[in-house]
Amino acid sequence: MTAAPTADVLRLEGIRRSFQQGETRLDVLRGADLSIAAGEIVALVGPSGAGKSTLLHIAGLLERPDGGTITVAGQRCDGLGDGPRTALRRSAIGFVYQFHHLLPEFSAIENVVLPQMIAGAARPAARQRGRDLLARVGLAARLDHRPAQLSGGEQQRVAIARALANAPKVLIADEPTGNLDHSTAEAVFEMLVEVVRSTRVGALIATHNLDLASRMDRVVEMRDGVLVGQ
Ligand SMILES: Nc1ncnc2c1ncn2[C@@H]1O[C@H](COP(=O)(O)OP(=O)(O)OP(=O)(O)O)[C@@H](O)[C@H]1O
Repeated sequence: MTAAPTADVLRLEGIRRSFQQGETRLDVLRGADLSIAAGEIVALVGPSGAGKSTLLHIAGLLERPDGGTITVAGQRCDGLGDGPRTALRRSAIGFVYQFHHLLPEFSAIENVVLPQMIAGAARPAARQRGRDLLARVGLAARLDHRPAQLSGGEQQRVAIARALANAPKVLIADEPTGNLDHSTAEAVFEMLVEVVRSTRVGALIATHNLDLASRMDRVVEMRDGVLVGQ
């Protein structure tokens, strides 16, 4: 697995985030810095409650930090209003979660077509891209199956294809194989690496699986609110 990183697709600098819990203030992120290049896969590890999901939400433009700067695909995000932020999130960032969150009434391909149509794509082009992406994740023969007709690993493959539907620059994943048995997790992980490499997306993947983490390009650990080991 050799990456040939070029420009950074994601840059976080001095990210701070606190939560008020009753009388106490919890300083979860205390100045977290991270850069990810195109085609690079970075593992985010750390104990439960360390702030990994909080960081992913901020990096994915789902939440705003209390301080610090975020640059996605070369665009500074901290000064953006809600509308442009949402537009940038939809076009530049893909998400994969531990549970697939596919729409149960829609087929595999429709789950991949829908985000493209929301982003303004024409239906034939979206269908073609959906077919290509599902073939890439090994599901060319499962296009018209609904999520309930697919195995857990196949559902997660559709979720990965959906995350890449709008050709994002950044892929954010929170325990993407956490709900799968060992051999299925291995297969899905290998496929994820493959599509990250071939699409040149930069990936930030939170995981408790240290074996998988060690096979990514870099491991960063959330410790006392900052990222270490870059
Ligand atoms: N909206 C919120 N309001 C109050 N506290 C919060 C909120 N979101 C997160 N926290 C707290 O911030 C800390 C970090 O939570 P976070 O979910 O980011 O950790 P994590 O590293 O992802 O944990 P896990 O590995 O268990 O998923 C926790 O103590 C959590 O209770």
